[in-house]
Amino acid sequence: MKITDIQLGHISIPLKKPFKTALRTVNSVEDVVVKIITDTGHIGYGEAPPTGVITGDTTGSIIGAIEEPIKKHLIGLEIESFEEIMLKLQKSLVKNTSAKAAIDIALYDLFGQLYQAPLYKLLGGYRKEIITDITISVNDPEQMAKDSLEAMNLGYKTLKIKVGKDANIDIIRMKAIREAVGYDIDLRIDANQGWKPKEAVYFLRKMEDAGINIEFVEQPVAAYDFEGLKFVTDNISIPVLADESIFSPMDAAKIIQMRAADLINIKLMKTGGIYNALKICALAETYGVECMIGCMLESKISVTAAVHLAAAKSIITKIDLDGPILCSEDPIEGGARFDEYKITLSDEPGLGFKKIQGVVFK
Ligand SMILES: C[C@H](N)C(=O)N[C@@H](CCC(=O)O)C(=O)O
Ligand SMILES: [Mg+2]
Repeated sequence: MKITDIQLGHISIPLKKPFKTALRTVNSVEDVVVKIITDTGHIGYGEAPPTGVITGDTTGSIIGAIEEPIKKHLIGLEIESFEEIMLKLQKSLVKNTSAKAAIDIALYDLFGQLYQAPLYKLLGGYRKEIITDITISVNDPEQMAKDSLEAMNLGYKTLKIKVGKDANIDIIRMKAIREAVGYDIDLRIDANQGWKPKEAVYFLRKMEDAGINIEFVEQPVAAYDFEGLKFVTDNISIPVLADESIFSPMDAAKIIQMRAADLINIKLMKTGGIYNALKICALAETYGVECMIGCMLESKISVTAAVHLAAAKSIITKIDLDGPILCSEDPIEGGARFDEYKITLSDEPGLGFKKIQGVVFK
């Protein structure tokens, strides 16, 4: 199975509601889609979102990275020589993790098809069904309480609450949400780097004292501020999860060795795909640090790859793969099946895609 061509397309899907975090507001998924074609007629699909505020990647940079260095390094290679392909992909240029992830995902799709097995089984086959949280965008407290109740009524047991815009109001937001949903729902919060270390400790302690009961806090401080992250971890009893601070396996090793966070958020768009995500899983497992798997604003193509990884690995104990659920439509036939919070994999080979509607590949 030899790679003969790599083509690109664009997927555009309006969201059900605007997605709002401390970093940005978005109304639709606007992602680059990758199609890798082989001489056997097999096709692998991947996807990359331009999440510039987190990864630094834009639509233009993703397309440029793939059309120039990546394509040149991969055409003509055999999927059988998987390790060689992965090394060439990762070494074709530095950074550009979203472009690498889209290609890595399409290659793993082909890898599964080559051996006629669903990817999650080839990677470990731990389970075939997982349960995701759903994100509540940062808004005024009344709106967030209403959105949380709506999610609870759809059956979600875990809500990921976006905060980090103004710590004084964040407390009011969290009180309003806890009051609305009661204590049978787990609340995890994501500040998306919005607080300063001392501010984070002050307000998180206030939330603890108010009995809001928070499962964990995600990325309270700036991505680069490992010391600040450690300061928060050392000074509150709520577990701290590192998201934007960890892109590479090296970042993960550093955060773990510093004890700067209690938990790690793996996202394929930060690691550059499954190949490096597996290294983070191995590191985390070695040190007994549980992982969450997350996503950006992604459709079902790349999120299906994340579902396969999560289904394969027991160290991934927390799931934030709500990208496709936030979308108002699903133009992808096949892949993971989303029934609100329940995500199930089929036993189709690779990632199991059948058809991607409305995307023109060139
Ligand atoms: C969509 C997911 N639940 C999420 O919140 N992901 C990110 C932000 C993604 C984005 O801005 O596209 C996160 O910070 O965890
Ligand atoms: Mg996050």
